[in-house]
Amino acid sequence: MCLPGLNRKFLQDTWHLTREYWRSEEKWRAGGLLAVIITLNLTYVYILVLINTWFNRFYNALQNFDKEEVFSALGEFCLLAAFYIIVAVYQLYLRQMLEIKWRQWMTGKYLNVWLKDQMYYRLQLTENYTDNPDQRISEDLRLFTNYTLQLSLGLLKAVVTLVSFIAILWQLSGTLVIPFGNHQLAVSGYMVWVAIVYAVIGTWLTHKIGKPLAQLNFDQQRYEADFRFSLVRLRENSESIAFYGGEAREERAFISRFGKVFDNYWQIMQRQKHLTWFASGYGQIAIIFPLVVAMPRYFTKEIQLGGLLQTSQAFSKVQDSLSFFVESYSTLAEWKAVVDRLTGFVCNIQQVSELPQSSTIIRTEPAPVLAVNQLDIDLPDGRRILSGLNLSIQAGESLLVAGPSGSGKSTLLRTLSGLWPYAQGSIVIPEGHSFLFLPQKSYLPLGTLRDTLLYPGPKRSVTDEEIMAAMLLCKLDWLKGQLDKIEDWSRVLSLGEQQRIAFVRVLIHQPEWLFMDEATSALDEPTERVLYTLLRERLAGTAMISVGHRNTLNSYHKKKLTLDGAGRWSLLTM
Ligand SMILES: Nc1ncnc2c1ncn2[C@@H]1O[C@H](COP(=O)(O)OP(=O)(O)OP(=O)(O)O)[C@@H](O)[C@H]1O
Repeated sequence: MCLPGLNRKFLQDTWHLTREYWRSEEKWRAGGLLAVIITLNLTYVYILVLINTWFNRFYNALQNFDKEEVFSALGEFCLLAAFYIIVAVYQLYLRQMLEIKWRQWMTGKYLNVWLKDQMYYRLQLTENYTDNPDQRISEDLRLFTNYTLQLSLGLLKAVVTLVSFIAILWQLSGTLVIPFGNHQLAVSGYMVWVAIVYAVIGTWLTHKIGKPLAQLNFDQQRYEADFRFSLVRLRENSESIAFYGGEAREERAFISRFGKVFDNYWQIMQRQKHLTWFASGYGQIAIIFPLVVAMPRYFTKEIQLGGLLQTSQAFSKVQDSLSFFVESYSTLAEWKAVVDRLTGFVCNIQQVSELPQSSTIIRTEPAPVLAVNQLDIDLPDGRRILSGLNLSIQAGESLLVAGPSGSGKSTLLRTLSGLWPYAQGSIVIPEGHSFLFLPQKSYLPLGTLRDTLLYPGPKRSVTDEEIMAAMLLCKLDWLKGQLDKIEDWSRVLSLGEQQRIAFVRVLIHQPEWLFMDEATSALDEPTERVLYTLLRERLAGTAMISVGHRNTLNSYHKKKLTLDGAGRWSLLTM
């Protein structure tokens, strides 16, 4: 029987994902906790062994009508049961504690790597980028820590139980003598062999019948996630869909996706039915089978009633622990999938961090000038969109970047900000100066309006009066009573209002260098004029680099850089 994915590569990948935590600053605490959990696991098995021995004592006493012994055995059972309960509770409780601490550590580390050096942005620039990094961090890390502990501790418990109860069963079995023609065949520990054969046949049949379930359950999760995701997309794009009247098309898509959920579940049901037929039959036989097998020794009075019941219990424990692998079959398959996904994510991050960093061509100098020399910008597929750009902008100057759609205007801003890795040349920026980049669609985080206006957080303390004054200047004063209101502001505010929020941020942050990527595209021309005039009046020393299509922007800038998208460019002083 080949268990899912238990090959060398999988074990190596699992070890790579695991070792960091166990070598981290938390290693002593985690190691101590793990040692306690393992001790509790072993104690648990030991209590099972004691309970098994107790069966012998108790039923023998019953058979011999030994009242005193029966009551003494009952007292012993109460004690064993009390220990059993305590160990059962704490072994789970402490395992969950270790699991959440491990997950907390891994989540912190993955979040850090994902956010560092704009990895979350750069990840999507590679060709085979990891899908849903958010799911890797939220879901897969949870499953990874859970499965790793559950399966490794489960394996330990199964092995220790197996060894302990095989020893007990071996002792209880004695030697069975089978007449064989004129000879006699003496089989030592025959119950052990019977238990192994019984468990192997059972697990093999379970495996045969249940094998497709692992894949079916895996697919079910994927189909459920696809269905849920399509519903979320409708919620997120409700307005566009309503304008297009796309309900019928959306409904067809939902029904088709749910069809996959239904069909797959139907197959799971059929398979589960076969498995339940077998498992219930097998379970019922397991109650009586060990008794039947041990009965010859009972009738020859080699063992008493207690020995018979102890044998039956030991038999079922041996069989349970042998079934561990098959019962964990689908969990192992899911564990493998989780390890594969996380390893893919880690490799992807590694790949991206090896990409040339645009920030390596950026250096700082004390002069208040932004100087671009021989800058080439490419697309990820190697196509060149800008060739040999030379440019110099003094503090307080203004530059408009124009050109047809797709000619690389935004990509130039990305390169200047250090986000775009496919560039060569040199960019010198003034040392110690503050920079602010405004994208076309402002990001509005979830939270209060005040948090949104101050995003990503002010470098100095800002009073409400200051915020309200900036709101008034940007024609957002009607919102001033809602500074403490928590909302999904990107859903509530119009695109133009969201762009004006970005200008409030500019007035509050007062950057020395301001880069705007079509930051007024959703505004009417008079409002655009108000905002640019405001910038010129209030931030006279700020250099402004704007990207835009509108001719109205010409009058607010001194220089104009035009890109043609084929690599050529021209610079005009207006
Ligand atoms: N992440 C990316 N991966 C691959 N190609 C990209 C990526 N981002 C941008 N591009 C490509 O780079 C080219 C330039 O895009 P860019 O956004 O800079 O154009 P633009 O001049 O700002 O366009 P617009 O005026 O329409 O906003 C386009 O052909 C675009 O498809």
